[in-house]
Amino acid sequence: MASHVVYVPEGTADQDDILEAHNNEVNLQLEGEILQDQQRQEVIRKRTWEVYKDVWDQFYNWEPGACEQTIVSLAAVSPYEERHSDDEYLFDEPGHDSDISDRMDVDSLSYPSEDSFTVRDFETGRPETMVCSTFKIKHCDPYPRYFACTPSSCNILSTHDYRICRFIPFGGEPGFNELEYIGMEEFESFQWQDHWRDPDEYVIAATVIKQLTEDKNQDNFVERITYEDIDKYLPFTCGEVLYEMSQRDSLLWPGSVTFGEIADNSRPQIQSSEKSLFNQVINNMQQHFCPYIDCIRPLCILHAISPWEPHHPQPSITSTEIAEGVTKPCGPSCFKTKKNLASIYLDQITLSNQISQVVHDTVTLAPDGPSCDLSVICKRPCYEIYLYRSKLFKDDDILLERNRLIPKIKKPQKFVDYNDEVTNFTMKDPCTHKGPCSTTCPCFLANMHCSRNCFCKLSCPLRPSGCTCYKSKNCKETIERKAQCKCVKNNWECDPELCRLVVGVKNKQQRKKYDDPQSGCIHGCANTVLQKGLLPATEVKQGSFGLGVFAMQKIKKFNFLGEYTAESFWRHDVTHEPIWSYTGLNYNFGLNSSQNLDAITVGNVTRYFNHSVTPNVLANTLVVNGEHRIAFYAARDIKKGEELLFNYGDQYWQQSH
Ligand SMILES: C[S@@+](CC[C@H](N)C(=O)[O-])C[C@H]1O[C@@H](n2cnc3c(N)ncnc32)[C@H](O)[C@@H]1O
Repeated sequence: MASHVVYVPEGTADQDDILEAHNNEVNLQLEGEILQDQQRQEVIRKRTWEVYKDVWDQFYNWEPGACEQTIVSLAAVSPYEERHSDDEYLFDEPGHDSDISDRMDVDSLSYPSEDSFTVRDFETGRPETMVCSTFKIKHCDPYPRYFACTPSSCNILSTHDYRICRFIPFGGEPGFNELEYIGMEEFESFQWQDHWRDPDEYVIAATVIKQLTEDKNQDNFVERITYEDIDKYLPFTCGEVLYEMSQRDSLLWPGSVTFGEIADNSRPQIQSSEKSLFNQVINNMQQHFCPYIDCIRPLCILHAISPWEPHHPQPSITSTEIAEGVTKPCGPSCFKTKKNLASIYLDQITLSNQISQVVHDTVTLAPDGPSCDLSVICKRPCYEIYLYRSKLFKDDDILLERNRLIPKIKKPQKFVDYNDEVTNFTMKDPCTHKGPCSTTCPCFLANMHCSRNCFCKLSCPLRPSGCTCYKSKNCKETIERKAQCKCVKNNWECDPELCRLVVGVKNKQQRKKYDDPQSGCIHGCANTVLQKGLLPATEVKQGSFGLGVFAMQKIKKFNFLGEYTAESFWRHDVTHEPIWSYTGLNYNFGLNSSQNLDAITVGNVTRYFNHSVTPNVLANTLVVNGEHRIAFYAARDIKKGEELLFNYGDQYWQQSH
């Protein structure tokens, strides 16, 4: 509420009266506002419970009948139904030799051959015969119990509360001390006692959220029921429901909502002048994906930036520069072939409204995109795209913006996101302010570089300057020069935007010659392997110390072998110690000062690399796009069939044994 300043001349006799009257007025206004808020809250409280009760009733009216129907529809039709009624079987006389093979002639009736079986299509009701192939395999030992791990191509943030025991590994197994496990981990409760929720409850809650946030029948002064309102009055939180819905296929019922529908409501709707459907769809979709460029998973919880506004890119190169970059016309309608392009005015080109909207949307979404490529997306001639782009983004404006003075950062900055600073590293969200980045930027205040995920400009003073290894024209030379590369020295993976190496070899034919997918050396850059994720063939089998990883092909020195992906914990003191001492296996890996990786339940083949003091594998923690990731490389040339081994370090053995 705005405060009022009342000017009362000194020495006025009525000074006290005026002040008192003013205070009364302010108090009255305050009381009015409080009352109005209380009334609003009361309306919301009643409304939320009304809808909750209503949806609950509707769901439980529908459920018994629906379940019954499902069960009936799943029942297989017995081939004997025509010959015998249930009663006939039930009332077989005792001692009567009812030949069971009569009723269960499986081979001749339901199974046309040994290697096939019949399934009934749930939707069409038609039976279908599935043929299965039989493979004879050699004897293989199963994984020990509890050691099947969830495969993952990236780190996953552990969201569970470490004070809650989710399950007891090896529970009931002789030799495993459950009490020690529970005692050492200091759990405060068991998940199955405290936090179990019937999955139907989530379906009901999601429907309630949708109905309430879209409620058209609200009292006028209750503008819109928000997630905060719902959290306050109903026995669930919207965040929890949203998360659960994103993790499972929820039940479809007549009142049901899809995850997409409630997720749409959870994000701020972007106020955009771009009202076209194309733009709206892109905006809505964008908000569900992680803004980290190397991640872009839906509702990512590792990076957990929520909510975030989609990035609206600005042009950074002039149309003249775009033209200079195209050496070969893309076809007869390429702008490069049009000599007198300047005299073709856009207005003379006939575009229907719908098409011009598509061209507009595409050009604004990818302002620096080559016209030749955008023309394929828009299905319009290339010169039209080029002309439209030149008209929309004037070269002079782009140059002006480019030369705009960016605030100088005076304080010498010691960034903590380099590898040798890992002990000080704390993960942070990318800055998302409108910019430009200066001493008030959250990245600067956290002593960290801006990354590509921040969406700031390439000229941002907080972005690291990339390497300039582009002069190195071939793969071999590049790998040899790795030690000289500024990014490599600082344990940064090259940023394709900042490091010129990737575009160093311009000629496509030449690039192909230097590509070596196995070394991750595409277009000459050998320092983007984690981002590219190219792996040699390996297999997991019984090794020298339990399961191990073996090369299935020759691997060259320095080739990328994989990323150590696992569950990521914020606490440094994740122990799982009773499990280590029972199984003798420990998958714990310190990533930096604030994060620990533990591949005990989530990981990939790299979790099976065994230890050796004469390793053929090297591990390196790299900064990729503002976050730490662990990469494995071949320490030397590796022969086909060799086991991959790396040195865990002394600390590992002190910690685990
Ligand atoms: C990251 S796991 C490696 C995969 C493990 N062999 C498996 O079967 O899952 C690390 C564990 O493997 C075992 N291990 C690996 N290298 C070893 C070595 N050189 N000597 C003894 N045990 C080793 C230890 O039990 C260690 O805690």
